[in-house]
Amino acid sequence: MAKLCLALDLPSEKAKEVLFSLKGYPLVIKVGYKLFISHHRAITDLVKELGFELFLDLKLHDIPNTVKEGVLSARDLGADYLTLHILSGKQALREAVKVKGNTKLLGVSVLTSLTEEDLEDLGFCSSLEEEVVRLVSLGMSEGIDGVVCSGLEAPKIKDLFPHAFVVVPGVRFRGDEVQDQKRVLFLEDLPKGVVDMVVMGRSLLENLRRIDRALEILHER
Ligand SMILES: O=c1ccn([C@@H]2O[C@H](COP(=O)(O)O)[C@@H](O)[C@H]2O)c(=O)[nH]1
Repeated sequence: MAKLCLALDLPSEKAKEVLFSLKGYPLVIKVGYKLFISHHRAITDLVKELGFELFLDLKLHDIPNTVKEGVLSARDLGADYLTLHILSGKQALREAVKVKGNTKLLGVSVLTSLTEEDLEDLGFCSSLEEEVVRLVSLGMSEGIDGVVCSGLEAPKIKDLFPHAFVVVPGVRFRGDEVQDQKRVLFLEDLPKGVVDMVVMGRSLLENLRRIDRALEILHER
């Protein structure tokens, strides 16, 4: 069964309230810019103390030494998962892998908010799927643990890289607003045996009772 990750993109007081209310749920909690930049250890320690797995979504994108130092700091915080951009390049990925310890490194391929047209604007020449495959191939050959891609590319990625831990954000319940996400997977259409972790933020945060429904759907697969 795929894990369910809650993207805790909330102000700190609300985030703490949500964490306490979800104690005991089998969830991975994703801490991103909104909370981490202002509250760092206060929030990551609480996630761990309450027994959740900690996903630090900092999408490191920098020179090799800076990425390495970032990975070391995330490891000190007890991060179970950490994101970094595969576009940081081979050497940065290599340095990150050397020091990752028990932290799973997840390489971001192409953000789920981007389209083919966006990639063209950025000067990429291949198709979006080709770009995702190329980046994932590079990341996996450098020894990262898994990748972040959309649900549209996930079946291909799992097929080509069966050992990759495949993480899919941009997930909604059928009928929900997709907001700024462009390559969206509806949870009800989740393919079997392809995705290792589903990331959902706003669709769950608008009503926490929807977490039960998400877990039920994941159980059925
Ligand atoms: O390609 C990516 C990488 C990361 N994210 C993050 O996932 C959540 C999605 O939130 P929703 O509210 O469910 O849209 C958010 O924290 C992003 O930073 C992503 O969406 N796409």
